[in-house]
Amino acid sequence: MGLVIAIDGPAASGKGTLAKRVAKAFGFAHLDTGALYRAVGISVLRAGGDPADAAAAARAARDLHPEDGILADPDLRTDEAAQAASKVAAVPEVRAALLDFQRRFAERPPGGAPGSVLDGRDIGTVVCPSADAKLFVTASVEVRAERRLKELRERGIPAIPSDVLEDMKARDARDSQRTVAPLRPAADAFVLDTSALSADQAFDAAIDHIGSKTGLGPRA
Ligand SMILES: Nc1ncnc2c1ncn2[C@@H]1O[C@H](COP(=O)(O)OP(=O)(O)O)[C@@H](O)[C@H]1O
Ligand SMILES: Nc1ccn([C@@H]2O[C@H](COP(=O)(O)OP(=O)(O)O)[C@@H](O)[C@H]2O)c(=O)n1
Repeated sequence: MGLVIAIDGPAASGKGTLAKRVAKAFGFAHLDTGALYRAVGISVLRAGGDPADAAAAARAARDLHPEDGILADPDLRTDEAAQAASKVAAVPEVRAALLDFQRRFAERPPGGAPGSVLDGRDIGTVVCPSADAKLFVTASVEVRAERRLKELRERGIPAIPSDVLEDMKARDARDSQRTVAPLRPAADAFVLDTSALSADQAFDAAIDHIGSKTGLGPRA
């Protein structure tokens, strides 16, 4: 088992950006676990189903083959996919079906990488509770909605500011209040509030923390 770095946090807090940079700095493999839930949500929608239908969601999760390229599907990035993801993510059978793939990724990172960085909601609490370093990245909901709006516009996806903010609040509530693997920092996580930090500042703080936990330094 290589080194494991867990990065959790609410929507658009910057955990994906951070996870990618941290993985690059250490030569580790990166898994965006949110993409797994988005892929399940999209599969249900494409089959004409309702993401809140537990049986349909569980079936889609069992049939998911993440190696087949679905994680790179641009449709995964839409707000519709995000909402569907947070509905299927509340179904215990869906979480159970996705657990093996995530743990295998951490245990044997692809490409023979010496470690992995997983980002999501429950990496430090459920998927990899013995991760070598845990970060919980957060920011105020207004800052996060602003970031997501900018990102959607840059991708050419039309978005209404008040809708993005409301959708984010709804997803925060669903993710924090579900009974299975709710969004919360692990007891031993380093909480990094990026509301007033640039991506570079957040990266520097993360590297300091990871270094203090693991002795790792970024590759030159
Ligand atoms: N510290 C930061 N300051 C400003 N913008 C950021 C910061 N971190 C990330 N972003 C931007 O915010 C958006 C959401 O970041 P992302 O990493 O996708 O968040 P998450 O994975 O938590 O949903 C992206 O467009 C990203 O470039
Ligand atoms: N480890 C994870 C990752 C995502 N999710 C769910 O999947 C949804 C989409 O996650 P994401 O990380 O792609 O979303 P963003 O933070 O990028 O907006 C979240 O709202 C959660 O409901 C989860 O439950 N557990």
